[in-house]
Amino acid sequence: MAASVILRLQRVIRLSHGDINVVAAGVSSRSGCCWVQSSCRCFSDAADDRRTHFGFETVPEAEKAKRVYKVFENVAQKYDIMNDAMSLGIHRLWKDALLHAMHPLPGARLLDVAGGTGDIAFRFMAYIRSQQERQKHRAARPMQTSPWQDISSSYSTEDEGGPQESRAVVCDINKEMLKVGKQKADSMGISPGLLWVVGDAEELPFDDAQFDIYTIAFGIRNVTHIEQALQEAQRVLKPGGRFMCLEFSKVTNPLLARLYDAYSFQMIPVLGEVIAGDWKSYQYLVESIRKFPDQEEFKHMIEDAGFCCVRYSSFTGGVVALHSGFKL
Ligand SMILES: COc1cc(O)cc(C/C=C(\C)CC/C=C(\C)CC/C=C(\C)CC/C=C(\C)CC/C=C(\C)CC/C=C(\C)CC/C=C(\C)CC/C=C(\C)CC/C=C(\C)CCC=C(C)C)c1O
Ligand SMILES: C[S@@+](CC[C@H](N)C(=O)[O-])C[C@H]1O[C@@H](n2cnc3c(N)ncnc32)[C@H](O)[C@@H]1O
Repeated sequence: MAASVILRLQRVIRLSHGDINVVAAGVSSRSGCCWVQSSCRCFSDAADDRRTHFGFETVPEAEKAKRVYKVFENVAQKYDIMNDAMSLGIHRLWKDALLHAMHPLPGARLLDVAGGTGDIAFRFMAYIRSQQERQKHRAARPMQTSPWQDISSSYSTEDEGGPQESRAVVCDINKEMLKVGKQKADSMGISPGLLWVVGDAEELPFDDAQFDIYTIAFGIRNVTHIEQALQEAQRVLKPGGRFMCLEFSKVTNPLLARLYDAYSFQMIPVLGEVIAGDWKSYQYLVESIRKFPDQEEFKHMIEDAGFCCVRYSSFTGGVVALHSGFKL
């Protein structure tokens, strides 16, 4: 709540007074009032000054988003095949594990940010369909139902006007990635229920409290202001909604870490060059992984954004971690 108020305040001030920089803001726990501490530094100057990382390079903040855009514009057509090649298909298991942990029920609304070519949204819709099939099978066995099943089905919305509709919105800053995803969905005949939206994780084009689940898979590492993206996740989730993030993390076993480094730095850019004709984008991939916070640090960032019950599971020795939390 406080975080979302602060974000909105910052946005309003940025829009109406381009020359004020909010350096601190908060909400008083007693009065519920917002406070803002500002400095009169020019915004455009500040943006030029601030620097961040793009892989192992240091670049002005404003440049990072542009360079990330170019990376995914360049790799969009070869993105899916590269993932299978680089991970020997293992990325599919990580994504399946995300859906398994999510266990969405029919009617759930998903926002998949940095959704790219749609892998998470496709799995979400398939999972929902399998749940609906299961429900139908149960309903088709009236003789075998117990009294409590009869009672529960009398409360189900399916009896009141068709099955609850699940929707998945795939939101990504890069229209080339979305284009590939949409073409895939059309060719597989799974487009109904899917919406493709161009949007920035740091400033989502959605109203408050719209979604039951927010996912971001292998996306947050590329965002310039991760804290801002986390606050946007808070804002668009309904109270009780769930945040889930799949991202590269830290391999703790020193021997595995050495093998992992060797594979990452010696093989991934080579595969990038051979398959996608793009060494640099895949060098950025492995470098950006090294710059991303480890499991514990990222957990704290999610908590700082206001999520509760934050936890994580590491996969494949820590190559990847799944973090999740709830909006109260
Ligand atoms: C531009 O930005 C991007 C572009 C993209 O296409 C994708 C992303 C985002 C990423 C995803 C959506 C996920 C899918 C992509 C990946 C997993 C690629 C990233 C790869 C790494 C960070 C490297 C580590 C990958 C894994 C541990 C996954 C499992 C892969 C393997 C087991 C393959 C190993 C290959 C072989 C054994 C074949 C032979 C290889 C050689 C002769 C080279 C030398 C081999 C070694 C040194 C041994 C390999 C050992 C390991 C990989 C260590 C395993 C470590 C542990 C289990 C902890 C994007 O942002
Ligand atoms: C590695 S891909 C992940 C795609 C998909 N989630 C998956 O798991 O295969 C990263 C995606 O993040 C997107 N992205 C990067 N910065 C973004 C931002 N600020 N807002 C939204 N999407 C962003 C890129 O365009 C790209 O499609």
